[in-house]
Amino acid sequence: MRLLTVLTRPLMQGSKSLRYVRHIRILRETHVKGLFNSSRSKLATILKSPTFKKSHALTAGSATAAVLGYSLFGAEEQGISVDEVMLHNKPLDCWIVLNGEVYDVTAFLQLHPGGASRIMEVAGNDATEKFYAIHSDSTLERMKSQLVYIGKLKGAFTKVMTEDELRVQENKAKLPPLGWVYNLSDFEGIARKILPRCTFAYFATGSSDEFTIRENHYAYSRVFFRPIILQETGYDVDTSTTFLGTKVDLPIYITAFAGSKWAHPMAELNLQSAAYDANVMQMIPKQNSYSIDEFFAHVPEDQNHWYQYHFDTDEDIKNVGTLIQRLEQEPSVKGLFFNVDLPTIGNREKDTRMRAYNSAESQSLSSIVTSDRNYASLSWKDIENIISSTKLPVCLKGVQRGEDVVLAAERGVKAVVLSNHGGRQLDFSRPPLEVLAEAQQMLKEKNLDGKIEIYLDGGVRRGSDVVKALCLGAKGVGLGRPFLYAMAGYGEDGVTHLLEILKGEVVNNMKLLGVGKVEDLNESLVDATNLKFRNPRVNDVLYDQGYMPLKFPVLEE
Ligand code: HEM
Ligand SMILES: Cc1cc2nc3c(=O)[nH]c(=O)nc-3n(C[C@H](O)[C@H](O)[C@H](O)COP(=O)(O)O)c2cc1C
Repeated sequence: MRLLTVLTRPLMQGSKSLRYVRHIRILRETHVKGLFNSSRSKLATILKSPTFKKSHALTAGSATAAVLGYSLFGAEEQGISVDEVMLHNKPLDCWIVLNGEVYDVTAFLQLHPGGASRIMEVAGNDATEKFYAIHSDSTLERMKSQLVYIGKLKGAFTKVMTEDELRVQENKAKLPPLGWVYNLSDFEGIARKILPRCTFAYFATGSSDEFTIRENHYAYSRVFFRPIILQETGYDVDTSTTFLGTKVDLPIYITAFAGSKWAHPMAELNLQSAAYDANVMQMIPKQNSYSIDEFFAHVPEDQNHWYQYHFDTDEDIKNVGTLIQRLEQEPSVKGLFFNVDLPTIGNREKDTRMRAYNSAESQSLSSIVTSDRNYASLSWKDIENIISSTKLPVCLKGVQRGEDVVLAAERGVKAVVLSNHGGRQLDFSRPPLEVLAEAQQMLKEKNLDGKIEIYLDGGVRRGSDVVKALCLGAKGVGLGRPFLYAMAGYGEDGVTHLLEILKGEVVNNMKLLGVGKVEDLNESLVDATNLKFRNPRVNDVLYDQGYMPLKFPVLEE
């Protein structure tokens, strides 16, 4: 990745040119091939070793004692055997191998931002493949001080292909051509077949009984259009608009999500490149597969980005100035979006259960699997401090009631995203489309409409959903999972195809509605009388087929 960064940086200085975009693609392809080749020779992981016996496991062992023990036996020189590593597979005694080096991560387990259970999946094992499948190349170097180095691995773990990996390999060989993908749900259907089960469950999961994730989508089916006739709008529908003063060619944006690298090795760079070509806003996630420096080395000056950030700890709140100063140096960054929906993590049962099935040890670790991870305690005062510290527009992601939109507008917040994190946080949070109607009403009552821009995300799968949200007063609409699914199958081409489908649908809907410009979309064009009537549930054929139902535990064999 570093090589790629150095090679492409000079190309990024100039303005948009097809020549350099193509050049970057070639470099990226070369890089991906190299990545796969080196992975094949380097990575060796055994998930279910026949030699593994639970009785071998040490019950406890402090990292210091372990280091001492190994230096006494001279293991540093000779290396640590695979059998030895496999003994340290418990929460209180956990070793993993990364790039042929053995680390004691017992103390780090509870500090891991991705939760202890993720590391327990590879406890006593070679974690290299799983580690680089999600983390940036620089993560290990940055975090090394928090791990205890034990020594070099002697020998290698044997790679055994699981039944799921075989399924994925077979299905990938049968990937349909992009031309067969007509809508966003098609991408989801394909992704389900070609992603490892755990990855798909991580993307698809909502929280608890998943009422919110389903309602996010169904809310759109409770709003119907009221087309206007004989408008002489012509056929040149203009889908461009402005987001916080920045011109974009579509009223949608790619929202922020973790896990892109699980979908595709080029991860967020697929999104960045396709978004640039289509002049669509991309919200860069804090949980980026690339460090800030790595990512922005690929970004042309005339691209448009928002940056999403959540505070893991109170310390992060104190240090936010450093982050802001860094982001202010990037001409593409046009807004900062801070999460206000993460006091703790939602109960993402579908994801947790799927991972538990894939990790023999985690089945007995309920307290660790059901993570009780708390984030920083953020307040309105912190938001006000941030606003006064930067010229960039400060915005909130994860607002869920009209009253809070009013408070945000009164405090100088420039935009809010009405969002329940795609149904991954509090189950029974209301669909953002409902909150939008409420917020608009409350802002009007306080004469604050126009003081703040309202965006929303969650469940948007059709151009008609976008148009409905805009009619009800949203400035723009974010999509998450569809981008993950599109890049899982087809990388950057999938993302581009997705944007083309959405644009086509928005244009088609606007023409049929009798509207030629985004700013002419308004409340009179929809019938939202039933928006709040959540029952009876509609029958949405494509969505219902894509939805991954919740399951009971399977019986032990
Ligand atoms: C010693 C090894 C590890 C270290 C030092 C580490 C470090 C980190 C750090 C710093 C983050 C925050 C995001 C970032 O800056 O990249 C993170 C997030 C994450 N890690 Fe790890 N990690 C390790 C092992 C693993 C393994 C083996 C897995 C999976 C099998 C994993 C899965 C994740 C996930 C899923 C997240 C995202 C969490 C979220 O979405 O909130 N990590 N890790
Ligand atoms: C796999 C996944 C990871 C996500 N990670 C983040 C994140 O790190 N930060 C964040 O603010 N939102 C995150 N989100 C929420 C999205 O930003 C967005 O609110 C949600 O995906 C919208 O719903 P949709 O997927 O139905 O479009 C994540 C969503 C998914 C599906």
